[in-house]
Amino acid sequence: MLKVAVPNKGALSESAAAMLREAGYRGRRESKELVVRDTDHDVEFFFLRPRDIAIYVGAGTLDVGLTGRDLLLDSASPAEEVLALGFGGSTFRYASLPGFAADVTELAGRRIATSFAGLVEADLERHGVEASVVKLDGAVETAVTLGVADAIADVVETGTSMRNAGLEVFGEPIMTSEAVLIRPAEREDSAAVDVLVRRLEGVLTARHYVMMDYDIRVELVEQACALTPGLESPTVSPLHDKGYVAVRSMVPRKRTNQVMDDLYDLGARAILVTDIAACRI
Ligand SMILES: Nc1ncnc2c1ncn2[C@@H]1O[C@H](COP(=O)(O)OP(=O)(O)OP(=O)(O)O)[C@@H](O)[C@H]1O
Ligand SMILES: O=P(O)(O)OC[C@H]1O[C@H](OP(=O)(O)OP(=O)(O)O)[C@H](O)[C@@H]1O
Ligand SMILES: [Mg+2]
Repeated sequence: MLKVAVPNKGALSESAAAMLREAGYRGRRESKELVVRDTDHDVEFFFLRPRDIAIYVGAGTLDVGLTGRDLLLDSASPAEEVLALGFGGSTFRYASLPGFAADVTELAGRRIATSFAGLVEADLERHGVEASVVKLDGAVETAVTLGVADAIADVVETGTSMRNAGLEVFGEPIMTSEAVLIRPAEREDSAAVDVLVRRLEGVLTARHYVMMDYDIRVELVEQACALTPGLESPTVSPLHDKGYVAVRSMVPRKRTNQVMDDLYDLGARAILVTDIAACRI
């Protein structure tokens, strides 16, 4: 049975559960369930703290896990990224009171509070900066106001937590993170892992693309196909009226309205857009 680690709470847990549900797997019936067996698919889901997931997967006791890229790197566990999952996007950044510093080199001899000590220590070493790292569990933004640190390094999504604490980010982002599927380093994937990866890729594709159909005059079909090239090539079907063809193509969801406007200007009509419920590419 394939053993999969899933965040039990925190910023990634709801989106991770939603993605697995969309991929056809059984979810938790209530939030206190720690293990869910999906016997139909021969998969067992272990609901764990997001920070611990890379440890279990790196140790090889679980086959794969969903966690944050930042947590994976912070743990230094022997696990590696298989697939980026397109949610839980954030950057990891230094911040302090306005005007305190312009970049990491100015942190020499200072105290930096964080709950990602591994990431921060590696970044300081990369820049040849000697500073002390104050390890905290969370709500790190308050550390400067309370005087336990001169600066912090933390997850930034909207920037609201930083702003509320009166802090400003400085320097280049230490890293860019999102939720990722991980597996033990240097382990050959099994057929069961391949199926899970294909299912998750199917969810990503279904989320990122829409299906677009339209009718266009035969002499304009090449120009229309250039606007809607699809993943491989659009489907072009004859219509009863020989002067027209019907075209069907996948279009990036974000570009839907722009592509419809461009097609309309070109002369396409009966332009229809539908959601893709599921797919295997
Ligand atoms: N506001 C956010 N937006 C996007 N991703 C976030 C956000 N906060 C945290 N994350 C990501 O979620 C992952 C785990 O963080 P999370 O805050 O859920 O764990 P935690 O701090 O251990 O748990 P908790 O905050 O519930 O105590 C990390 O990969 C982090 O980048
Ligand atoms: O830029 P923002 O949109 O404000 O999001 C970033 C904040 O979200 C997370 O906090 P969380 O709620 O997980 O609390 P924690 O710091 O105690 O983990 C993270 O640690 C930041 O504090
Ligand atoms: Mg948190």
